[in-house]
Amino acid sequence: MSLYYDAAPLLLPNSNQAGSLKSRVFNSKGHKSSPKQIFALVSEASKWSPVLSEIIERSQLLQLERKLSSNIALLLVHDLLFTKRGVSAPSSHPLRLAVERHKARLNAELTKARLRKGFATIEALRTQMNATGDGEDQETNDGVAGNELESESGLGQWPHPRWVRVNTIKSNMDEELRTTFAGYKTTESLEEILRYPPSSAPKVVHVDKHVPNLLAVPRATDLSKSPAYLNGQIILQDKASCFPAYLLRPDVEGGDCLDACAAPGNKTTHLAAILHDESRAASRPKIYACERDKDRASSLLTLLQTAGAQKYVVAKAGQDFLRIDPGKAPWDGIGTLLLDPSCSGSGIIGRDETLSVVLPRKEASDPLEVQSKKRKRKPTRETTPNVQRVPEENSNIEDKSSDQLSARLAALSTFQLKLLLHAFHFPKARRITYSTCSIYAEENEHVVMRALGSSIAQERGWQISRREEQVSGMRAWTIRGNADACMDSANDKSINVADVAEACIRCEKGTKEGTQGFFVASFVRQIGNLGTDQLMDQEWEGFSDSDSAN
Ligand SMILES: C[S@@+](CC[C@H](N)C(=O)[O-])C[C@H]1O[C@@H](n2cnc3c(N)ncnc32)[C@H](O)[C@@H]1O
Repeated sequence: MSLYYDAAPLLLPNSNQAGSLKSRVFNSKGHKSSPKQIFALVSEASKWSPVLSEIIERSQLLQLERKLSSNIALLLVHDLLFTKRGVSAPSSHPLRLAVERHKARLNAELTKARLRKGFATIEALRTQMNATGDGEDQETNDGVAGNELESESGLGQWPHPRWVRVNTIKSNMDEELRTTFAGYKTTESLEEILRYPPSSAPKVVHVDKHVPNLLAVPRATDLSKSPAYLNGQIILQDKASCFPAYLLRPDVEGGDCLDACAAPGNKTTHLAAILHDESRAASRPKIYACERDKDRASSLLTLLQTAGAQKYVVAKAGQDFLRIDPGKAPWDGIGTLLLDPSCSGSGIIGRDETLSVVLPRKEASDPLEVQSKKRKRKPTRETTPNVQRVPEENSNIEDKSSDQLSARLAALSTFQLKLLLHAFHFPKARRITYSTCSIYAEENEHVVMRALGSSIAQERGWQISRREEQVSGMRAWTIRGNADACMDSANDKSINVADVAEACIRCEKGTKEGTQGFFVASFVRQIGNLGTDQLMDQEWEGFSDSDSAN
């Protein structure tokens, strides 16, 4: 039982203030269990905490077993449901018995939670929860640097490299390998980079195989004082975050480009670099970069300046994308749009360092569904959250109860869909990418499916850009969208769900791909079919209810 007593305090709110999970576990002298076991259990239980909390709340476990605290219950139920060995405590331990007597009910709630989320199998749900492989294809710590960790449930976690995008407006790959990375050994294997312990920064560099002008070095490599970083020749940008601009392919003939939600501007500067590489001619399309938040827009302006991208980009500080009239100049000339709206940020790697946990509440989540014969409690629910409220940027979505999380995801996806449907209105637009750094299907596949089924998509001929139509590096990327999640939100029979899932691109955090959790999909249309003039004559009249409800 000591494993659970060691792990439980690490799940409590504010425990992050004492440093990252890794440092708290591995630097503490007071634990009885092995740090590796504690770390694995806390990481896994926190990853699954939105689902586990839902299960615990709906089963009324905390009302029925008063001795259980919410953090201990989360850990015990995790092991009971998700590990082969079950709860690691003597079989007569009262807390072990307290969860085991509800095993059937907890399993039934797990099945219900899975079905509510639209997953046919627990494996599909596991993918959604950003599991990192089944452990069989990962080596154990034997004989290697020992910085990947496996839990008893067979899930593991790979460390994250430092990704570096060479900014081709100011430099190129050969020049950077010759100067900034002089003396570095080039390795074909990204895994070699990942295997170095977090504290060691040997001079090794890996050139990425998917995104041009991208390389990886060990995490501990400090480039922040290097001349190349200070001059904007290199930009520290996660691999996944480079996918949208690369996938969008802004081109010289394709009209102007609009980055709808631009700050702090990593993707805007990437778009500028791609257009810079495309043509050095004077007649280069413009990039418009909108940022609603004026404070965040100032970081956009700084990055544009540092990266030398200001000559390509017209920054619109304080511009709300939704207030743009697509039919009016200069917006009527937009041919490609990059849409990277506010999201839950649940895929961001730093969130692991400061643990995000959803703890179950003592009150039952839905008293009508939980018909306990032993104790019937009066509903103690607060009023339903206002799901229409547009979410704030950067708030930590996972510091919420499971119901709050669902409500927040619903609000986010409504907002994200609204932005995407607005993008569909631009009369000359031919390509759009939609991306989030979220792991949740609600913000990803569900938004894509609802957008494809919308009336504006059908009127304007918007379709998903199929895998075989994508740029080579994105075609080659093997982690694709979740077909169950696409099926879950399919309301238009004419859409081929399998094609859409295959077209969507996902990145998982903690895998040996070395990325953060991320999602991107691209949409295309042939505007010749309908005729640009005809489209431009159609005035945009704002959103109808059916647009956003679709
Ligand atoms: C995920 S961040 C974008 C990150 C950026 N694409 C990058 O790669 O650096 C989302 C941004 O969208 C902005 N935003 C949210 N709603 C917006 C809107 N309606 N119009 C314009 N910007 C918006 C937020 O203020 C935030 O800065």
